[in-house]
Amino acid sequence: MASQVTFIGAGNMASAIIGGMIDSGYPREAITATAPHEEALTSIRERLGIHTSTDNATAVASADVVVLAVKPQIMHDVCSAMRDAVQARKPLILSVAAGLPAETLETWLGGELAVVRCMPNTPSLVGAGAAGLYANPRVSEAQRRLATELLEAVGLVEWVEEEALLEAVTAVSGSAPAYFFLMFEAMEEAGARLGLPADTARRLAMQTAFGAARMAMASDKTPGELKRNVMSPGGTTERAIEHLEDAGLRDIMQQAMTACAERAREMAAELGKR
Ligand SMILES: NC(=O)C1=CN([C@@H]2O[C@H](COP(=O)(O)OP(=O)(O)OC[C@H]3O[C@@H](n4cnc5c(N)ncnc54)[C@H](OP(=O)(O)O)[C@@H]3O)[C@@H](O)[C@H]2O)C=CC1
Ligand SMILES: O=C(O)[C@@H]1CCC=N1
Repeated sequence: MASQVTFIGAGNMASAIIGGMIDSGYPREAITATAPHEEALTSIRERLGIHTSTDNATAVASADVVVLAVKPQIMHDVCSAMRDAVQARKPLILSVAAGLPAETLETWLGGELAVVRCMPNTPSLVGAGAAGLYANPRVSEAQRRLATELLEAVGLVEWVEEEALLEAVTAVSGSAPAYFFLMFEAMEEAGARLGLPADTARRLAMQTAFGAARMAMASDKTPGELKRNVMSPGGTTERAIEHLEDAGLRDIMQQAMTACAERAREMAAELGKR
């Protein structure tokens, strides 16, 4: 029988994962989602055909997995209020909340719990996410497989063996959709200055990013080799790449991603203080 999965929170992240689970054949009757107001739940219940509840403690009472999908700022209060119900059942805790350390969540929920912490990203909303997962030592192999199954429903899953590496995951994939969106903005602006209608430039830039990602994922060649294949000697691409290299693009990425990982570390310290 399928594991009973209760989502605490029924917003963007929870709906994305639930939608992906259902699309990949997970039984709807084994899924419950909670939120404070019935109105929001009615729509998700009608759309996805899952169970819903406004009572977190009751919803976790029969859960094998509890997915924490509320905002990090309210997590302390949410965890404290369902602590007894969680301790009575000791389900696997799977948190998608940015920044909150596994040990902090375990403590807020009363201790001695198997906790998987996940750093997802927004393309999960269209089934093309990338997530880094960390398991605390209490997580069993079967629970790891289950967490993998749930997150693979919305994209790629990569496990890290040290929790601190989730800060690097934040820099490489959690925050990274925004780097590409910035690149789209810049390419649209540059394309428009070169005379294209802005929306034409935008569509061309996005399709090219999509194609480049698909091609790189399907190819045995390294990104460097694929890049060189586009660069005819003395041609247009070579000129553009020279500009990007001379302007220090690699250094800029290094600095931006280091700053991102440092901020993830600071946020973990701030959020874990309560
Ligand atoms: N959005 C994203 O792409 C990403 C999100 N995350 C993480 O995912 C988590 C959820 O984010 P996201 O889905 O975007 O947020 P949303 O605001 O979309 O969803 C939060 C959900 O929690 C519900 N909620 C609020 N209070 C309670 C409560 N006391 N008990 C149960 N449910 C409650 C909200 O209900 P209501 O709306 O009625 O208040 C809402 O359904 C966050 O911790 C975030 O850090 C991580 C990476 C990317
Ligand atoms: O910007 C943030 O803090 C969150 C974490 C990863 C993506 N968004």
